[in-house]
Amino acid sequence: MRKANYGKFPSTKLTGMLVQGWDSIISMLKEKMDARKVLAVDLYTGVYEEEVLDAFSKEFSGRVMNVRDLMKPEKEIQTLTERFMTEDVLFGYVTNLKLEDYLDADKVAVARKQISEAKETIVIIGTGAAVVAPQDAMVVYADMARWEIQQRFRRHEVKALGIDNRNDAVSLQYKRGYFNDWRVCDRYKEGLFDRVEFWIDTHVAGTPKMIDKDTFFKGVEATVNTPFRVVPFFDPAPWGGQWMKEVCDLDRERENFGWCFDCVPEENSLYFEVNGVRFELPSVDLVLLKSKELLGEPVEARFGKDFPIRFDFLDTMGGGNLSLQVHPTTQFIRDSFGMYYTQDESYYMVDAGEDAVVYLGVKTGVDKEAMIGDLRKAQKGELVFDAEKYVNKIPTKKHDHFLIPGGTVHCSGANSMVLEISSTPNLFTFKLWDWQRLGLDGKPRPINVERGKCVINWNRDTEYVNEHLRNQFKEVASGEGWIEERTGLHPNEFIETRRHRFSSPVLHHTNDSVNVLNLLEGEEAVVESPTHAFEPFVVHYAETFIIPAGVKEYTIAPYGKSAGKECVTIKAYVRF
Ligand SMILES: O=P(O)(O)OC[C@H]1O[C@@H](O)[C@@H](O)[C@@H](O)[C@@H]1O
Repeated sequence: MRKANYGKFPSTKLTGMLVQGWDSIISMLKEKMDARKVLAVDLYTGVYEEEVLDAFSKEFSGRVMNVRDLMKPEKEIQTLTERFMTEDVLFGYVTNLKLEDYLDADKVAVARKQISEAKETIVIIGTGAAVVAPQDAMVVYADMARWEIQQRFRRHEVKALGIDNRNDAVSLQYKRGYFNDWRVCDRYKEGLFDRVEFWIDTHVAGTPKMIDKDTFFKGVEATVNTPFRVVPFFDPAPWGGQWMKEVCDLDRERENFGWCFDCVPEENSLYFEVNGVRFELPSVDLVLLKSKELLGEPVEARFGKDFPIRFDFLDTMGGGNLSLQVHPTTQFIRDSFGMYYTQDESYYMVDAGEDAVVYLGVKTGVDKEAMIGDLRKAQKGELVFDAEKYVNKIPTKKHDHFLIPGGTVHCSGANSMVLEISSTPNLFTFKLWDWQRLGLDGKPRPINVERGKCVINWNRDTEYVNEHLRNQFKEVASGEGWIEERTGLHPNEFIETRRHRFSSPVLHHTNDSVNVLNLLEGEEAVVESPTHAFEPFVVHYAETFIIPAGVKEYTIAPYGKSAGKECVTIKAYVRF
């Protein structure tokens, strides 16, 4: 059996300033404040606020202000955010609120007066601390990746921005984060990058680490000028499988793993390994700070500071079918949820069992009303939906690639290992039928037949699927020891995908777009700069890696155990 070599802890290595533990952090801050009187400890939502408040209260007893106490009453904040939260259990509407909208002007005025009259150091802690503090205050920031926040939601541990919603269902906490709080916090953080003098990592409770501004920016520069990987995260699913346990060397005791997110920069982390110590930060910081260099100018012009390409794994080996589902069209996602681009997808089969299938598109001539009628009845438990009567069930094998533009009914079946190469949104799944199965919480998962009905494209039928959505491979270039094929995506989708089979080095160009790749065959490959602009970067089987647009030229060659053997990569970039 092959030994797993998948790297779970990729990092950017650098030297710089790093201290660990609250005592060392606080004594360093005291020293660096010099004569300044105010310390603002700003927090991303999801940080364990009590831990930070306790740590600073020990040293600055009676002189710590909590920003939560300066916010509007919870009821008012509920009203303020109501139209973005909506009544739906899963979906809200993208907020346009700013952090300042949360603060109570009178309370802030009183606090500022207290601060200006204080004789001793005052410490302001919480999201918005830097707004309350005077301009000459020392600002430090405790950041938090969305993936870790989601873990804390599941344990009902952290409050939302301005309200205590810890007892809410996890999906509601997530909804508030996704549609409101994270957007408010990202916008606010963007304005603080220049002001923050120290960054604190509190991703692991009780073991805080702090780096200074120079080290932070050194890490950011180092990462954006070289191939890099974000920190992958793995999650169980009702349909989850067993493949990743072996290939990615995961906890064998867990029942299954369904998901691996290994390129969703808005949710993943980055590791800076500073003097050998791992410092964690949200990878979205890189997107916010270096959008042009990372995404490429034309991509940034279209998507702003949004990283538009998502790679993730869906493992159903020994598991079940995903829900039969459909994703919204652009107009629908815009009108209903305020998202400006939609969840277009594709499934690349990294591996497939003998009986693997993909459900894709409706059968030609299908009776729409009958299908929707049956889905409605199935939702009420009145019948078992006969998917094969209405939807194409396509046998699949390793290295097939299916294109799934919004509006196409689809799902991967059991015993498949899918690499999803998709646009970034990933929440907007309208489940039509969930095979009489319960979610991980033991409850039926929300079904959205009525929304699905509005977006299903009935022209995506058997012929259409065969002609346009299934294995659209076309050789586009070749050379000594390599072949390049175009594999998609569909013209409605903005992502282009290219597969390379190679036993010798292949020269790639980023062509002004971020490139995202995965090593689909081969134990190891090395990414190098023809001009030695970055250090050789070794990738392993099944790892996803990102090449910033600014890198421009790079080569990929079989390496180590794979030297001289054929390797396969798939590459995605924005088409324009
Ligand atoms: O929604 P379930 O059944 O968990 O399916 C898993 C996932 O399938 C993929 O194709 C994506 O569309 C995801 O957004 C979706 O959530």
